[in-house]
Amino acid sequence: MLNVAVVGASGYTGVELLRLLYCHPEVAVTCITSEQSAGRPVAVVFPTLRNRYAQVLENLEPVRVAQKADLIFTALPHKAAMEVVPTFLELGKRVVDLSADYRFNDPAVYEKWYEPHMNPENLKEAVYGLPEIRREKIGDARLVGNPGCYPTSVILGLMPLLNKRLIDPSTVIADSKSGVSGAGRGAKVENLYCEVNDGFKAYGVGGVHRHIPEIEQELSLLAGKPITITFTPHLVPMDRGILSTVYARLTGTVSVAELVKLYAEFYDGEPFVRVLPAGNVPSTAHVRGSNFCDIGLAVDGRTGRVIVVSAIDNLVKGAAGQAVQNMNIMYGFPEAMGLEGLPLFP
Ligand SMILES: NC(=O)C1=CN([C@@H]2O[C@H](COP(=O)(O)OP(=O)(O)OC[C@H]3O[C@@H](n4cnc5c(N)ncnc54)[C@H](OP(=O)(O)O)[C@@H]3O)[C@@H](O)[C@H]2O)C=CC1
Ligand SMILES: CC(=O)N[C@@H](CCC(=O)OP(=O)(O)O)C(=O)O
Repeated sequence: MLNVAVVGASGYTGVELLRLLYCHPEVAVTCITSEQSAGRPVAVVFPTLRNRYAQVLENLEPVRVAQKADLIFTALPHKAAMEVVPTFLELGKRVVDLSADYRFNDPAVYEKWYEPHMNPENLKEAVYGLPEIRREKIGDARLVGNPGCYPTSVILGLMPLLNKRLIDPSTVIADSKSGVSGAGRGAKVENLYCEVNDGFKAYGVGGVHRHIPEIEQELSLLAGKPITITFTPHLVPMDRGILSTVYARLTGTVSVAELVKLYAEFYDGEPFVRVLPAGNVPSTAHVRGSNFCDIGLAVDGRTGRVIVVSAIDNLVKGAAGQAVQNMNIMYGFPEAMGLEGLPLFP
């Protein structure tokens, strides 16, 4: 059995980790932390976990956490993660960090979009945890920077097109919509029911969202040259799910049927990417609660643009599910172990 800790378990991605890990046959969750709910039973904080987790949430004391677990999932806000991850690594533990703290190759990029990086030494060795790109490196990693939710949906949607040089990368526009759990469980006025329930708005407009450099980093590596994209996120009145609609100019003529074939071949053998037949478009409802990324394709012959639509559950493939997938790769477990659950029926 692998002993794991979930640090930040009282947040949305943390409790999603608890939900998934309960069904994982090779894992025992031996330490569960929270800041404000420390001392309270897990089942009281999360009644869905009643009779499944007997533990009490603990304070985050890094040395004690490391004594109890071999692998630590840090589901903390950015900055809070890099305050504790160095201790875990020093004590010989492996880490999957769900925050943005270990996703960037260049600390200067992190500094520009977030703040000065406090732990550039470990950032150097961190592996960007998108299994469809970096499976082999993840297997040997001590520290995995689990991707952001929007980046997961956009990168998976574009990878085959970039790989086959079928688009002009300077023309990429990604228009993404997220459910409210993407903003975390902390109380914020803008996320109250009355503020979000009956509306649908863009935010972070004008090239300022922090996921832009993350998407650009990975797309540039795939394309072999620097890429800048236009990205606009939207907040949708639903609790979970991300739908990204991505546009780019095609470099030649290609039919939808050819694109579907190309994508199906590219993702052949991937346990969690489902390429939809021509004429089908994905829905967040069809991936809800699952680790799937569904991808649908269309071509606008009038403008010469391809339209890729991808759907994920932000808390699963966009966070906790991908983190479990990374753990499976790191420890040589079957990659889909604990993640076989089908989407919830709408
Ligand atoms: N929500 C999503 O869809 C996604 C989130 N992420 C990233 O994953 C991380 C977690 O996100 P999410 O679960 O949504 O966040 P939440 O705000 O829902 O949860 C954060 C957790 O961290 C704990 N925490 C906060 N500050 C501290 C601190 N200083 N010391 C110790 N514990 C602390 C909180 O404890 P308490 O409850 O006591 O405050 C809580 O358990 C973030 O970095 C986020 O950006 C990544 C992909 C998708
Ligand atoms: C709806 C919503 O607010 N979404 C969040 C996504 C943040 C997130 O989870 O991303 P990191 O892991 O990179 O912090 C946002 O736009 O900031």
